[in-house]
Amino acid sequence: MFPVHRPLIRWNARFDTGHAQIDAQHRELVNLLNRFAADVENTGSDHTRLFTAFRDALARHFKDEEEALRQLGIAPELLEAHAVHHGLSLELLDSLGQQLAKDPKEHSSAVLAEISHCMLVDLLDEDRHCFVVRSTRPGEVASLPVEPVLQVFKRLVDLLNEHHEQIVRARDYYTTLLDDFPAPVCRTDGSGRFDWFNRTWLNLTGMDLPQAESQGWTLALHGEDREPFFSRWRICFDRRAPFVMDYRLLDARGQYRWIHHVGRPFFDEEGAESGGFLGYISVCFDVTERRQAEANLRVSAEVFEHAEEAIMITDGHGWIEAVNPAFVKTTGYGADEVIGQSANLLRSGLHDESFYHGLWQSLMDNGSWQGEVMNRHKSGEIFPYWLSISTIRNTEGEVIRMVGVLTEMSPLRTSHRGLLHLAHHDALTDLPNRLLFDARAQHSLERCSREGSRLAILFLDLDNFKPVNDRLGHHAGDELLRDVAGRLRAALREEDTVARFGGDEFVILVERVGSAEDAGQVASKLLELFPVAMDGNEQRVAVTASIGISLYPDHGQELEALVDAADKAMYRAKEQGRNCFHVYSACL
Ligand SMILES: Nc1nc2c(ncn2[C@@H]2O[C@H](COP(=O)(O)OP(=O)(O)OP(=O)(O)O)[C@@H](O)[C@H]2O)c(=O)[nH]1
Repeated sequence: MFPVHRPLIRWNARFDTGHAQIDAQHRELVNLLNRFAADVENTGSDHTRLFTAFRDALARHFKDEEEALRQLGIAPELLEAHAVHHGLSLELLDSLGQQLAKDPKEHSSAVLAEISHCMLVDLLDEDRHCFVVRSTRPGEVASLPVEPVLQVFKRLVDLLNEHHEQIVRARDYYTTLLDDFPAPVCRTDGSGRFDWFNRTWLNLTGMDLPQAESQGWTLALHGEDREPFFSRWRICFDRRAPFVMDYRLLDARGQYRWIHHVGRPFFDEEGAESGGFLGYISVCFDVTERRQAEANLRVSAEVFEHAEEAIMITDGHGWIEAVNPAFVKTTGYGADEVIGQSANLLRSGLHDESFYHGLWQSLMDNGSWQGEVMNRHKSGEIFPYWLSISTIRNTEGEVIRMVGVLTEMSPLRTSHRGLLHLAHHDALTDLPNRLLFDARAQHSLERCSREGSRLAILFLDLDNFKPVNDRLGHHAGDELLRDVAGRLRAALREEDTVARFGGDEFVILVERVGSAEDAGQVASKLLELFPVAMDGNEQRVAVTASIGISLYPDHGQELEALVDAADKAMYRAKEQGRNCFHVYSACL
């Protein structure tokens, strides 16, 4: 490569024709050529502009030169030949100019070579011949500037060699790149004949190039996939359309692999519009594992959907991500109610923290846990289940999923379930009894403590219930208690718990209470359910209720303290004349 500051053609006195105008124009043309050469050399961005300047100056020069020659009295046929030569030179330059405009970098060296040749041979030499040789005396020979011309040609040859080397290097680079490309790649020619396969493709199939070439490789196609492959290939090939095909291909070990084959047509520089179709280049992806995984997934999805066992999938922290229809049936919760919730939602409150700690420890140590567990149905009822939990870990060993399978207990267990229900419910009203109330309330208190929210406990005692028994009989009293239970249950939200503690005492757990006023509003609503009247033995007795309210965390942290506070407040309501509510305060 020659240095940038050195002009491609240095003006030489021997270039002089002795014609002032012609020499001035030659100098300008040499100067423009040198600037163009420097821009090419420096991979500048001014190729097109400098080339156009050269071409325009040359056209002007040709015109002036023809006029000068005419004045010199040159023979008309020689003048004509000169003009034709000029025209051809300009035509050549215009076609070079078009190539340059398309891709200046690609064509600049070739253009430079052409116009250098034109400059040195057609202009400097030819013109000198016209103006100098014609004016020399017989026997005097004008000498050509051989040395500078040779130097320029040497530089041009170096330049061309260097470009050739770059092209060879680029070809080797892309061939290696495609050969070692991690996916199988193949190519067809314009007739659709497969004429090249990269090394990865050959390694996959165990074929060599001659075996694979043409349609030889299709012998490795699975019998069932051959016809669909060819018909699709024909359709796409006829339309010169891109194709995507999936088929099984016999690999080097004699096993079929699922191939996802993606191909694109490619065209010459003129492009698709001018019909310059050259063939297809295509890449194959081995998707065997993915297809197997998808098939396994479909089986798993079927099992998940149709299993009789309730299945729950959580993330690594126990947040529910998916449940199956059996889960919905077993627990009473709809999928949309539990997805995104903690699996703790199912806790009955009957197991202490050490039970869950042991479960968690086993999951972390052994990857699984199984055992009997008491879970709470959406209705609030508690049922025994056999629970199996397995963990799924990622490649780093982190638990990313947990799969819990809940199996309802055997018939023996089912009768146990009945007993369990009895143990947790009041036989007269079927409301939760104190045991179940305590379990739920404990659960709610833990949640409130976590969330920093509030709950209220309403202690409701009927006023003047004793006369009902006394006047109408115990049976009527029972009936009234059941009636009150039903009314209370219907008036409250499903998430609230109404329990009967015994006698005419009902205790209500009101979840998510914002303030004492909110709790007061609930109490007022309940008081509106009264008086509940009973008729019997030609007598009519009506009862009202008194309600005491305590709030977590305002009036206590522990359940016992809160129930006690609500009880005290209820007595204050009785003292205040009954049929009203009172909110606990420390002075009680
Ligand atoms: N029918 C019926 N009565 C019950 C039951 N359990 C308790 N009792 C009666 O309920 C009454 C409750 O007594 P109190 O609360 O002191 O009577 P009260 O008339 O409501 O008095 P105040 O609460 O002061 O208004 C007693 O007479 C109990 O015998 C039951 O299961 N069925």
